[in-house]
Amino acid sequence: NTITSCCCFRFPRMMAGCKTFPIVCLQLYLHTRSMLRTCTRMASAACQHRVKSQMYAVESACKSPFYFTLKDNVSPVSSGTSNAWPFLAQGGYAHSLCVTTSQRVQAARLQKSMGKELTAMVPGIQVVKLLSYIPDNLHGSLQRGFLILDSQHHHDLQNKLEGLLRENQQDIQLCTYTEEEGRVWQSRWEVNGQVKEMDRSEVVAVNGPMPSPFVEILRGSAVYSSLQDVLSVLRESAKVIPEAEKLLKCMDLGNIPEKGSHPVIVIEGLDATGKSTLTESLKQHLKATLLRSPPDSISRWRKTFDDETSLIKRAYYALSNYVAAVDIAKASEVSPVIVDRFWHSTAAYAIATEIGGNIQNLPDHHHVVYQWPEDLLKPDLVILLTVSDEERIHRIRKRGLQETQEEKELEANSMFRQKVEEAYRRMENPGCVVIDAGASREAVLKNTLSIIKRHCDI
Ligand SMILES: Nc1ncnc2c1ncn2[C@@H]1O[C@H](COP(=O)(O)OP(=O)(O)OP(=O)(O)O)[C@@H](O)[C@H]1O
Ligand SMILES: Nc1ccn([C@H]2C[C@H](O)[C@@H](COP(=O)(O)O)O2)c(=O)n1
Repeated sequence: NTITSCCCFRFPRMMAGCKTFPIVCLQLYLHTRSMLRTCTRMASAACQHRVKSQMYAVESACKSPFYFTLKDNVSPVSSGTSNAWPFLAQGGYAHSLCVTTSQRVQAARLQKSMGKELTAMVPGIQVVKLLSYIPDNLHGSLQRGFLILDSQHHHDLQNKLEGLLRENQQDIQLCTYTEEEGRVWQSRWEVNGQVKEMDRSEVVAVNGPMPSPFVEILRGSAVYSSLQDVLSVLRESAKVIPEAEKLLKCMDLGNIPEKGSHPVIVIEGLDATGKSTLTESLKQHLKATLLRSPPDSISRWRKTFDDETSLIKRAYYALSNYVAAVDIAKASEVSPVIVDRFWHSTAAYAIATEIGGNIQNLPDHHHVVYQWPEDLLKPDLVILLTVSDEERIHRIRKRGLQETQEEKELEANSMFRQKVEEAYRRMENPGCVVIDAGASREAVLKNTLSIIKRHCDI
């Protein structure tokens, strides 16, 4: 407050007529913002220490997550709690369903199939992602699941959820939330012959931590930081997915491939930004080898992994970069190499898919998920192609997709696309050189060639 009021009242008076006033103000504003962020983090950390037991984080479509805990867990002195429960505002019920099994591949697959089943269970309900965890031991205690919002209180929903609990009683936990005179109660159900209410606790909304648990769990569940992490997930998956076994056999687990003397240039961007067009032209102009990730040798299993849960799907794409790196290393001994998508695609799409809501929920700049894995061949230059949404729509239409279906897709995914592009821009070491690819093919090529000449020995 002191800093803000200083900025608002004292500075204008002191600096009136001074030419550097806007710059001073901007610096002060940025400094204030960073201090406020630090304060919020400290306050959140303090809040976390007060809540020692089960916490729940609910993903929100546009804002940061909503957090709640059992009232008994919150010390009487703690501030930041509230009975306000946005989901039960118009009456109705809410339910939470969490996967309790600790085996990560099995848990991830069960969560995916439950998500599908819940969404189709009763028309009109809303299903949002939920995490249940103990703040002091996030990774050890994490359970993923859903909050099911039933504002119209459908009679058959509770029965269907109980059916789901009966079928998966060892692997899931079901709770129901109701509001009575301004207080919200959680009932926990268990199968004991019949489905019975085991206990009932009051729940309260609390402040959440910064960064959110959705950000904290990205690494290891969707963004991988080493080949070993990827292999470990694929080996576990091989027990239930035969293609994972075949994929593992394609990976040469020898030494990390070393880049040759010629430059390696990666072209990245959202779909229809012109990557294929540009990479083909660069291939001709630079007499380069053109490669892509996933490479042809493993692309036949792509569909299988695309249909899998994030943990497994992203492991496939992460591995595809390590497989492509072997070809890139060899090719760069004889010519420049152009790569159509590589690690930045894998990380940016994974982050944007896993983080709900808007861009503000993305991990902060310099977060570990934006760093290049140490054991993956590093390109000399990464170029990110960007075009406006209108131009992208135009190009996709011209490419021949169904207009209405495509338009719907595009509208629904506007936030997602913004998040992918912002995640690309935050990648580090190497970061992306951004090119406006809205210009003509010739202009984009010319611009790219001049950037390549500036960055690479060509
Ligand atoms: N600079 C440009 N100006 C106008 N049209 C372009 C330009 N570059 C590419 N296009 C056209 O836009 C469409 C998409 O281009 P392209 O297939 O190269 O994109 P992409 O990024 O490789 O897409 P995807 O990732 O979906 O494979 C194609 O029809 C292509 O001919
Ligand atoms: N190295 C790569 C390449 C692709 N992906 C993922 C990211 C998107 O989900 C999808 C886009 O591919 P396209 O439709 O352009 O063929 O594939 C990745 O994660 N890593």
